[in-house]
Amino acid sequence: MRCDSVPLADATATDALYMERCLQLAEQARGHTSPNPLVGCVIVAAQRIIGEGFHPKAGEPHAEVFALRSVATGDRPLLTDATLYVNLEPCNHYGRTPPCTEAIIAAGIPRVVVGMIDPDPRVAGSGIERLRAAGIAVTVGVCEAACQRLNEAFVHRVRNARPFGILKYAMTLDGKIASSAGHSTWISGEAARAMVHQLRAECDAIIVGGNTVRRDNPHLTSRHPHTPLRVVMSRHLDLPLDAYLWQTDAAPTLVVTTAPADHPLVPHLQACGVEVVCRPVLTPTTLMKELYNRGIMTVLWECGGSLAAAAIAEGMVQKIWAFIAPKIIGGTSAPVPVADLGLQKMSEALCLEEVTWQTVGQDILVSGYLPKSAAP
Ligand SMILES: Nc1nc(O)c(N)c(N[C@@H]2O[C@H](COP(=O)(O)O)[C@@H](O)[C@H]2O)n1
Ligand SMILES: [Zn+2]
Repeated sequence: MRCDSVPLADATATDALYMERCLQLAEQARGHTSPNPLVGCVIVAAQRIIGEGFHPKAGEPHAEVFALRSVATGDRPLLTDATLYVNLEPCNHYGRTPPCTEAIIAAGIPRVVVGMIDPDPRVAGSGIERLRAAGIAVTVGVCEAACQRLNEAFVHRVRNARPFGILKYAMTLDGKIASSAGHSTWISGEAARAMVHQLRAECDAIIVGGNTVRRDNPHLTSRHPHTPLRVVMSRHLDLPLDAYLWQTDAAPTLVVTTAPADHPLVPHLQACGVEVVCRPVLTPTTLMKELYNRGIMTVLWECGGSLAAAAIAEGMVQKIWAFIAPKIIGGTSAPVPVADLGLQKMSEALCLEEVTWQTVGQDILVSGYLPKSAAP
């Protein structure tokens, strides 16, 4: 990860390099920390790294504690002349773990370099204040943009009390996600599919609608060790008895519905190990709230066009991953990735921000962020 840091008056020439190492360390836990952030920490003294660590999982010690623990006994006297680098402000509260500020102060570290302020209201600048009150020199904002980007899902979840939503789809060059007959395997090539499996491993949940289960009968698994929760949003519970989702226990599965709890499919799904939740109202917003309450941080929408349009309209999608395959299927009734958004003029189109594109095998991946103003 490269970070182009804005020059700061109190930063040294090497601060950005060590912050980049923090980002690399933090990245190792991607997909495993929810609802906690990705955090890496490096301790430097005598122009060398004497300790480093990252936060592996919620409930485990924070990155700073792992880094402090990793300092060899022979290097411990160097701590009183060391700089501690961390991409997120050290915490200052008793959560699942004690405050890192106390551990840093107790170690006698004289300087701390922080990538970004923690948006968690339990911290929100108080960690930096506590360190400064203890006489520690604190530099804030080294590689800030890269630090914010690394924890975009954590920041979004804390600020908005809902998970970060990514809409992923694969479409043909003429903008179709299936043929008019509903056939959709495979639009993109193997390289793109491998990338999707990686993306799934980095998310906490994948959402599909009942239509996708009926038409595509997906597995929604990942080739990687971490497999996200598979979530089916089905108002009427008109789902097939023999869908792959309930036949394999490769990943936990949750069905959320407005059907009554005594619907005949409920005991069948439960016998297959599927959790069924019946709610009076079911929209992308209520579902995301439900997932937020379960500690979920990043959600992948792998749904059809109608649900995608509803999720976008309700502000439940922040980022788009669109794979475009160099194929043409045609067909006026062939489904499209996003159904009606009620927009009439091209000037009303949602223009993605920070757009990037890359070739993936024979396909092109275009990704970007929906404008924040698009959310209600
Ligand atoms: N600076 C820092 N380093 C880490 O490694 C972290 N995991 C955090 N997390 C902050 O603390 C909150 C979680 O606290 P518990 O793990 O429950 O004790 C999290 O919301 C962040 O604010 N910070
Ligand atoms: Zn902490």
